[in-house]
Amino acid sequence: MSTAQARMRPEDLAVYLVTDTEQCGGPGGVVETVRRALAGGATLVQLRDPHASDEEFVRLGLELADVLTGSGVPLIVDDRVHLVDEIGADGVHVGQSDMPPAQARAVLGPDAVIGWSVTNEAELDATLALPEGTIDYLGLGPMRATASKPGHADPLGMARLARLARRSPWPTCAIGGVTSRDAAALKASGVDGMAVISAICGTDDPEAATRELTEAWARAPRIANVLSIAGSDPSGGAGIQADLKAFSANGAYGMCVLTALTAQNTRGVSDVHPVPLDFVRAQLDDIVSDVRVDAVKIGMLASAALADTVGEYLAGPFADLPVVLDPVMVATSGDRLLDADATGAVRALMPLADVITPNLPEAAVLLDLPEARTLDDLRDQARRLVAAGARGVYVKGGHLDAGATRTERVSGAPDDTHEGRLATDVLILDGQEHVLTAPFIETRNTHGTGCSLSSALAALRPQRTDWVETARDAKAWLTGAIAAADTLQVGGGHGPIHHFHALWDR
Ligand SMILES: Nc1ncnc2c1ncn2[C@@H]1O[C@H](COP(=O)(O)OP(=O)(O)OP(=O)(O)O)[C@@H](O)[C@H]1O
Ligand SMILES: Cc1ncc(CO)c(N)n1
Ligand SMILES: [Mg+2]
Repeated sequence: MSTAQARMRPEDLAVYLVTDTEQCGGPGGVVETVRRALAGGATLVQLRDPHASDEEFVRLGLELADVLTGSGVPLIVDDRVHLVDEIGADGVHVGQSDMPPAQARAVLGPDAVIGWSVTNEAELDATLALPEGTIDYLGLGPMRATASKPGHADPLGMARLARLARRSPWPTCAIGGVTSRDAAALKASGVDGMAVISAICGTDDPEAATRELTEAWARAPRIANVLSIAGSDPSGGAGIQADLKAFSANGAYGMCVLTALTAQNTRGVSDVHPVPLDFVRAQLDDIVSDVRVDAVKIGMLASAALADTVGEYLAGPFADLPVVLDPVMVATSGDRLLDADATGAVRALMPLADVITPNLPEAAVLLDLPEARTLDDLRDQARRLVAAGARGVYVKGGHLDAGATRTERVSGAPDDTHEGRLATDVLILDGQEHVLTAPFIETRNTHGTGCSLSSALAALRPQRTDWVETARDAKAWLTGAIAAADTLQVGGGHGPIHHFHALWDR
């Protein structure tokens, strides 16, 4: 169907109010809520009341149709295909256990809007096999577990939601526990809008709540602009080259400000040429004066003076952005990338970042302690870094050989379990510890794993609802990139990982 004759425009799904009679305090409350949501900019309204009789449903539907007349906002009814015409609604939303969409189309004819709920890949596959023109939009969910659908466990999360949206030829909206704080992640995931119940019906001021949703949606970028402030690796596996690849592989637009040139390859670093401070400033100022930045990753800082300079920007123009600080000190090859007297300056940046991502040697240097040898050491050092002022800490256990050989649930493993050595990282956020594991991959090609992980974190954060989900998805991606590293043939030392493992079809 061409867009010209589309029955549902993607922009109409932006802020989709689904009513809940109980939460609105009765039918009168529903009508008033819809009136005020309309004033707040709601773009679509669905009457949902699974408990009402048909008579009550029609009465309420007619009132809502009256409220919406002339507003340009369509009215959809939940489930009750047989009442669409009587109410004068624009269409119906059916779920997997309601009337099948093809039957609804046969009943309603070619002009009605039909929305259809899809909760997983298999349901989307089945939907794609429907005759063309059967349905008009998809409701994808649940994004998270909610009270209105208690039986509906297994929330989708952003990564699976994004995959469904990408595969859908129809406009899509996300549903299930959606709030205005999710707007940015949802818009970046590729859905066309947010369907909400509690976020409007469960509030004292539905107009303000709706306005908050519409403004958050309008403000949110479709594609995040992510900035790396880091050094160059001419062999392409680490530094800004890795960062730009990791940004691109994880769906963000990448930018970079160079702090240092290195002469290095997969065998080692032969020279470092720091960029003059004024020129680092010039690069940063040109970004800040022109481009909206949605997240920042910091890598090699080379010197104390450079760290101080970057700190000014973190405290200034980047103060409200997600910031990942990779406290780069030593390359995989063992060569120094940070002056010996600059540790204090990097420490001083810790409170300005949301998450710092030291490897074991870096955590030890930051804490002035011996290097962690066990998982318990690692957890202890992560806690100490928080005590030392870091807001969030992600300690990478890639260098940890704790002989952790056991069966465990693992993010990124095909069957979600794994027997054998694990690559274990520890994340501490808001006082909560999360242990992230993935299968340990036997390969020499791990040059730039740390750069790539911190960049994936920065790229994914604007596309996810919190840091924990971000970290899980970044680690899963990184594990795939390490697993595919041996398909590249770059250099005779520690070769790079395969950033585009999921995109290049071989
Ligand atoms: N062989 C491996 N198999 C699976 N995961 C690994 C492997 N090596 C490292 N990792 C993971 O990669 C991430 C980066 O860890 P690592 O400790 O290697 O960082 P790094 O030393 O900063 O890397 P670099 O400085 O080379 O960029 C962590 O999530 C770690 O668990
Ligand atoms: C430029 C640069 N930054 C970071 C690393 C860390 O591996 C590296 N090897 N080179
Ligand atoms: Mg590193």
